[in-house]
Amino acid sequence: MAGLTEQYDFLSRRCVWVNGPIIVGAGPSGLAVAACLREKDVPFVILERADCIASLWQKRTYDRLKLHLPKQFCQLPMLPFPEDYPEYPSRKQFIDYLESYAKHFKLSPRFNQSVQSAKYDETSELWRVRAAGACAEPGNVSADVEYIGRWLVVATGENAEEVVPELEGLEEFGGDVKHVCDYKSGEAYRGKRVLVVGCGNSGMEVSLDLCDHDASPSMVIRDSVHVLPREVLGKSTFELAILLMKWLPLWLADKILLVLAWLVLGNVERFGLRRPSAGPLELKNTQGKTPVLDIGALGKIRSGDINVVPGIKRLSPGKVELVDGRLLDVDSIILATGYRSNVPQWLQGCDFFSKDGVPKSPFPNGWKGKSGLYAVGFTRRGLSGASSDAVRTAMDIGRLWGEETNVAKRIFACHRR
Ligand SMILES: Cc1cc2nc3c(=O)[nH]c(=O)nc-3n(C[C@H](O)[C@H](O)[C@H](O)COP(=O)(O)OP(=O)(O)OC[C@H]3O[C@@H](n4cnc5c(N)ncnc54)[C@H](O)[C@@H]3O)c2cc1C
Ligand SMILES: NC(=O)C1=CN([C@@H]2O[C@H](COP(=O)(O)OP(=O)(O)OC[C@H]3O[C@@H](n4cnc5c(N)ncnc54)[C@H](OP(=O)(O)O)[C@@H]3O)[C@@H](O)[C@H]2O)C=CC1
Ligand SMILES: O=C(O)C(=O)Cc1c[nH]c2ccccc12
Repeated sequence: MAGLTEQYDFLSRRCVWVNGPIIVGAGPSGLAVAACLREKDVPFVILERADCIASLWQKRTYDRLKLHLPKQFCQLPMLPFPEDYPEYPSRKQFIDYLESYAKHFKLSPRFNQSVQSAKYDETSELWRVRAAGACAEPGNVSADVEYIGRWLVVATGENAEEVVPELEGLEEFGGDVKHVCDYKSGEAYRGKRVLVVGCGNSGMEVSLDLCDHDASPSMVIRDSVHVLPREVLGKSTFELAILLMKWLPLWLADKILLVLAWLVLGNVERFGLRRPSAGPLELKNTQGKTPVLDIGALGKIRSGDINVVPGIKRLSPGKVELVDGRLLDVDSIILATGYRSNVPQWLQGCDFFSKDGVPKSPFPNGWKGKSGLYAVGFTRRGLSGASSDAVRTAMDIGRLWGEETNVAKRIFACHRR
């Protein structure tokens, strides 16, 4: 039940009428909403710029990555993880799960379809979504395709593009510089002095991985950071946080988490890990900053294997000058400086998303816009937030779809009489 009709316009561009929602992105969010729509017999199309599902997980994450939240918070709707999966599935296990999820619900995204623009046409009350193919087709036909449909589901994620900061002197540095999305393992860095810029979950784990491969990482903490233990007395800190937030005001939940963190980790400030004045949950809610869940980097900071350094002033050939005036010799730089949404680059004429590419309405109201627009996976609540958006979105579209098909059935019945 593809629900697609293809035609060519006068510029030989392919136009595809989609009888159902157009979903942009085949990551966990796009797959989850598609699976929920499949259950309701609503046809759809999924457009994906890469040549595979879950491209963030398959192509832009490092080898040793594991989910950092327990598995029950990371599974998608209607199909749990296999029972023999560990509490924190590996990257490979998560990808296998997503592949089997797509297979189970018979989801076949259109790959190599990078959405360049999407616009609501007030006159026809339809979305026009233009996608560029990866390669031009033989003959005169343009590789661009225009998809036209009643509903648009944005599922391109909070991590669609890497953030690359402007660092003075970067061109003169001369050594190898890459974003963490291109980092696979510390193997390539054996014996090297590596500057890791950023101290989020990526910066911490990459620094740990570098230590495990006999490299010498220096990790830049330009400001402050909340590090929490991944577990407290065998219970996941994330689960504990959810429990606390259910019964207590946010500030109190934060206070309790910080006391527990202090009991498990001790005073981390003496190692250069200054805590922000706002609590970890408050910061996650207001700025989307995920606290670091420690899986071993802290031990390496304590032992001095990871050298914590302040902000960067400028780079010069083979060297970095820090804001405190120190000069370090460095062979390579890894930018663990975060990610951003790309929605502002392609979604036009709509004020539902902020300039940062996330819905302006906070959770749980950011999933539905006007004129058949939906956003799945922009809650700053990881995979569990994506699942909750997917279920709501599919319910809503399923209801509208049901109403439309009922009208069509009545017209058909009336015509036959
Ligand atoms: C290293 C890392 C580890 C993480 N670990 C966890 C974790 O343990 N637990 C957790 O809950 N969350 C985690 N997250 C958060 C992460 O956002 C989710 O795991 C999840 O990947 C979100 O799914 P998504 O489908 O919304 O976005 P994505 O996985 O980013 O998928 C979006 C898809 O859209 C495609 N796309 C983007 N732009 C376009 C376009 N213009 N046209 C067509 N296709 C497009 C992309 O190619 C991609 O395949 C992690 C994130 C990172 C970066
Ligand atoms: N499952 C897992 O184990 C993992 C999960 N993740 C998730 O992926 C998402 C992205 O994480 P991550 O890649 O760490 O990105 P984050 O956005 O969480 O962190 C970016 C870091 O880069 C720093 N930074 C940015 N620009 C500069 C600069 N110019 N100079 C110095 N520092 C800079 C930020 O500092 P500042 O705070 O001062 O802005 C911050 O410490 C998060 O949600 C995270 O939880 C990531 C890795 C592993
Ligand atoms: O891993 C991520 O990026 C997430 O967003 C998961 C997440 C949601 N809320 C949190 C609070 C603490 C640590 C991780 C998360």
